Amino acid sequence: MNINLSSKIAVVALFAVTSLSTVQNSVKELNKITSKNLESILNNNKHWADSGAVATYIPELAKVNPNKIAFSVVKPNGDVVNVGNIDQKFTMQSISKIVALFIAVKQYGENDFFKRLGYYGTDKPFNHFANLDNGGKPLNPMMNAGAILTTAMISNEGEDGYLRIRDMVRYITKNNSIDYNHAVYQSERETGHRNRGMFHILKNSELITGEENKLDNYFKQCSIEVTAEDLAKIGYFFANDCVRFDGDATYKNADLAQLVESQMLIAGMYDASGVYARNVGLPSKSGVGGGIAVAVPNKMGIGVYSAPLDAAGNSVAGYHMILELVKQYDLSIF
Ligand SMILES: NC(=O)CC[C@H](N)C(=O)O
Repeated sequence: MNINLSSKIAVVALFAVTSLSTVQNSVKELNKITSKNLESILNNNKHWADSGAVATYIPELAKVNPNKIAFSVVKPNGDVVNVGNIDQKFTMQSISKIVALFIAVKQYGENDFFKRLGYYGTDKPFNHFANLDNGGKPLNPMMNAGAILTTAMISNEGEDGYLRIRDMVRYITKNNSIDYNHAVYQSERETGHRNRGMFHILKNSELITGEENKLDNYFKQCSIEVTAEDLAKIGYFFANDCVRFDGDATYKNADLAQLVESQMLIAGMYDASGVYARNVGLPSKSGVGGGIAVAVPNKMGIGVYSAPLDAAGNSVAGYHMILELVKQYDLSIF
């Protein structure tokens, strides 16, 4: 071997070893996160809740306590660290859409699923009709239109589509008490005229067939109650090739995890997704209940809760807690 080539190989090998050990170091660092670390981040950022407003367009959501706040991580080794109002339950809302997407793509395959909707990012709010008029496909499965279609695609009779989503959330969180909040569901069902409008436009363009029980499944999935810890476990699942926090690999699927993470990155925070990707740089999904689930690829999951929202419908204090953790541990994927 000539000297030039062997020195090139040495440089490449050194680079590979260095980047591997950087990853191992950061995993070691993350495994050392304690409740003290999270508590100081929570205390530094809880005041941000004052600058947001709880969602009121679903009347039942207007009743939640704006001062409850929780912060949870599932570390690379699967251990959970929780601080704040860790027992506080809230509704998943749009965070349920990533679980529905996972189920639908498993059922249809990616190509067939995306024949009916797009991979697009958005400059539009979550409940925008976008290009639905004139028979256009929903922009992506993260905004309401695409999510309503996704759930309709995995629904047949009665509440079967909702039950599939609930059971998957139960599996990922290993929490069999997970159920939906009936009062929030009724409230969404009674006031969800925009969502009902989207459902019927999608029927008109023959992207959806069947009855309104399929839309009810969407309202039910949005009303599933979780804690910040449950969200951290969902983040962990998609961050780690769909392997559960306790190592159970029943659903292991790196490709599907990548697909879900890519949708979270480009549309999970709606029209704020671009600026969020710039600042946080992690696949994340918010819900108007005040939760955000974050996947730190190949590492860990983060779950936050604080009900007051910014203009895009994302938890304000939740965002700031995530941002401080990301900066402290250099977690952005970029
Ligand atoms: N962004 C959200 O969390 C929206 C979900 C809510 N259930 C709706 O359909 O309007």
